[in-house]
Amino acid sequence: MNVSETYLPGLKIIEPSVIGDQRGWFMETYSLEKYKKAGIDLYFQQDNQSFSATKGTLRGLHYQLNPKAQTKLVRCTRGSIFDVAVDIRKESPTYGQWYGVELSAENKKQLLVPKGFAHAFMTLTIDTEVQYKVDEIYAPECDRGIAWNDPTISIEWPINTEPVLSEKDKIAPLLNDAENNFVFER
Ligand SMILES: Cc1cn([C@H]2C[C@H](O)[C@@H](COP(=O)(O)OP(=O)(O)O[C@H]3O[C@H](C)C(=O)[C@H](O)[C@H]3O)O2)c(=O)[nH]c1=O
Repeated sequence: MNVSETYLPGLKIIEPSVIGDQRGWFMETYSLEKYKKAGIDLYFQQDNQSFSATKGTLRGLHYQLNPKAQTKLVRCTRGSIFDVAVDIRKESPTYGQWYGVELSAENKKQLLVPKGFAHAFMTLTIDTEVQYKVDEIYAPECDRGIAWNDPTISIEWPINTEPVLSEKDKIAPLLNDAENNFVFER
């Protein structure tokens, strides 16, 4: 397993070890002990999975407010996505900065999105499935969004056509206007 840092503190890329043989391959997609040894000491409480039929579907930017802020361990198990995290920790030197990476069933990469980040992905294929672990359960009352096309964040999405969005994501506020902007209390 390989864990690498990104230019946003705490945001990591995990590449599990893949064991191939004449039948195909096997990999451990998560291990409490091995991830703890790699510095990822978390207790995940919920597994999520979403399916998006159309290429160019965009889910997010989403986050949960404290006390239900979530760390997410994201992977794509069918097709491919452009996965994005935005640092929304007000005191962070990288506040408002974004990072994007392609996660796919083929590259098997995982993105660890810490508390204090907003998260979104755009599908790059049809029939895309995303699976992710969260360390806090879903709390609708703490669920918040930021506009996917916020000009102050200026994410360079890989598909320029209008994305397929949920009604909620169509009306998400800008980072500067987001009610209760996430304040990450240590
Ligand atoms: C997140 C969540 C949602 N739901 C229900 C609420 C709605 O009735 C339905 C769809 O929810 P939503 O439109 O928020 O789903 P996505 O647009 O895929 O949002 C998710 O994808 C982006 C990329 C994220 O980072 C978040 O983890 C998450 O918000 O599932 C649940 O029952 N439990 C949950 O944990």
